[in-house]
Amino acid sequence: MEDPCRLYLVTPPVLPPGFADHLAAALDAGDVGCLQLRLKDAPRDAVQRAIEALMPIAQARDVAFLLNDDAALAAEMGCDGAHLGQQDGDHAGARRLLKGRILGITCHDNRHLAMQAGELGADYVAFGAFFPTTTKEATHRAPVELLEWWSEVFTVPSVAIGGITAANCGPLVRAGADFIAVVGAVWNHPEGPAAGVRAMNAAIAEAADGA
Ligand SMILES: Cc1ncc(COP(=O)(O)OP(=O)(O)O)c(N)n1
Ligand SMILES: Cc1nc(C(=O)O)sc1CCOP(=O)(O)O
Ligand SMILES: [Mg+2]
Repeated sequence: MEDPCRLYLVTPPVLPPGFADHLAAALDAGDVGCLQLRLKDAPRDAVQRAIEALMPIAQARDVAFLLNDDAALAAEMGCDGAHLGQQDGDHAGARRLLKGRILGITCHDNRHLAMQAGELGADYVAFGAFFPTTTKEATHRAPVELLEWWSEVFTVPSVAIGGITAANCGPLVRAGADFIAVVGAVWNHPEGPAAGVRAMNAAIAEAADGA
């Protein structure tokens, strides 16, 4: 049997007060495979403090803790890995630095970038944005067929990201995404992040049942 599709949680770009408690509640609400700390534009010491505060919360719950953008800091701080975009430095160097840890690489909507990432030993390839998102200015739009093609041809796991909610994730799960990555669907859920995790888990499970 194939591994089930799982939720991949990305932090808000700026952490609100009391975020550690919200994170614990979210992770206690259901299944989360991975947490990515994504603090855009925060100074290095603020990112270090956030890692120290949040990584134990994730790791205590067996949730892999990845750092966005900075493979060297991820290795130095003992994170479980890093997520790098196409502009985030030397991927091959990062692969060496993160030996035994997780390396994920953004591939937008591009088959060639994904095959390159797979060849250099990425642990997952990320495709997106699948839907309009207000979390960041996404300049690429990925089609669902990309996930189908990738999962039929390659064994490296895929992550789908960008504007994904409980209401629209079904086709991505059925197309073979291994992880569904979200920011807003959890952190902006009207009933709070725990409800957001529950809603995403239920939608992923329902789609997987119908796959
Ligand atoms: C899981 C996941 N996929 C894609 C991205 C985007 O990475 P990148 O293109 O480097 O953009 P920023 O996140 O750095 O703005 C991601 N972070 N996580
Ligand atoms: C961080 C990120 N990367 C994207 C990409 O397309 O590579 S879209 C995105 C934002 C995801 O946030 P939300 O779930 O709120 O849409
Ligand atoms: Mg980046």
